[in-house]
Amino acid sequence: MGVEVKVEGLSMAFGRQQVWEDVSLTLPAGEVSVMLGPSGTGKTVFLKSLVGLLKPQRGTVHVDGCNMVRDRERDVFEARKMFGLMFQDGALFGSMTLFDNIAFPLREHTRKKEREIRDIVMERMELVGLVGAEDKLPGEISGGMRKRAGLARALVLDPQIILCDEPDSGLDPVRTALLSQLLIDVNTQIDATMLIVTHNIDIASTVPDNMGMLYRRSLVTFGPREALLTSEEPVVAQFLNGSPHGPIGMTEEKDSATLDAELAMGNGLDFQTREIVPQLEPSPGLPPRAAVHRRRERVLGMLATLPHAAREAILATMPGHTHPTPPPAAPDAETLAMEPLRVDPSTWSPRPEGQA
Ligand SMILES: Nc1ncnc2c1ncn2[C@@H]1O[C@H](COP(=O)(O)OP(=O)(O)OP(=O)(O)O)[C@@H](O)[C@H]1O
Repeated sequence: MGVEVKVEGLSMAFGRQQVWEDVSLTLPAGEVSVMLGPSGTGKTVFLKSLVGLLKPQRGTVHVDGCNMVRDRERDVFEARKMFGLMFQDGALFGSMTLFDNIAFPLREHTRKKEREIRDIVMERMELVGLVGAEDKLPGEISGGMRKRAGLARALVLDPQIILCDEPDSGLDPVRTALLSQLLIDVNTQIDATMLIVTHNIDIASTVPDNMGMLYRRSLVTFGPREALLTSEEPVVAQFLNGSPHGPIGMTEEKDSATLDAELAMGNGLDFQTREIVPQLEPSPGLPPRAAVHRRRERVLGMLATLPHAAREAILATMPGHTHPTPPPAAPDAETLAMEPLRVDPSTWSPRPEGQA
């Protein structure tokens, strides 16, 4: 199973440019999370900080006992072997065949024999649907195939954590949908902790267990997917609706005068509530995702802390749940304990509040 990534109080600046400040979140072990955010808000910088390639000035990133920000480089190098990285452009070597590209981390970081390397590479190529393309050069294949090759390469060292930076960039909608399914299938098969940076609303609404958003130098929110998908936070709602009206502008954030003028002209924040589409299931023939059961228990434990709409959306996905008459507000922990969750108690046993 994947390992948890715990980020606390992380702040990063380049000279006088503050990228983000005081970011705290936990990527739950084995679950899939997505980080959203307008361009330039520091999502790639965040991924690089998790893996210790960039060193934020303040805060910690704990992965299996290692602080990726402050520990000795030798220890960080070792801990980095738990990660598989999939970059925006696939980051393949143009002069190497796909086979050699995917084999590269094994030849670089292990002493495995070529026969063993061949077995691993072919297994990963099969997982991402690239069998038959071993001898192709990256320049001879489509963008979607390059992405899948990048993912196969990220998987060869059996990572416990997979970080994907805009895996959908440059893909058409059909290939984006296929990639979404592939990400869920990979999670099903290796149960790794995954963080996907994307602008793609379809991926955001169908793939992750959890979602967060970076904006204006901070983490606006991070939590169960239902919390973001039902959020009334203007910046989140604007982003999810892909609307030009709202706080996000072409220069990342509009000044407040522009926003006030827009509101005065009637371009209000009248976002439609997005219908929550079900999360993708593993492809036929695969077992259920182990993360789903763990996540449900975890989310039930934090239910009292979530807004009403998010609670309702979460409960609606649970077996045994009968649709309740809406309570006036999110109940406190005591109320929750008395009249718990309207789920079949033989199926779920909620944890005490705050327990992850
Ligand atoms: N090595 C670096 N040195 C100086 N500034 C940097 C460095 N890397 C990133 N930046 C700056 O940090 C900010 C955030 O960049 P980043 O690439 O993380 O944004 P992003 O949210 O991933 O954007 P996009 O969605 O467009 O890919 C940008 O202003 C960028 O210029």
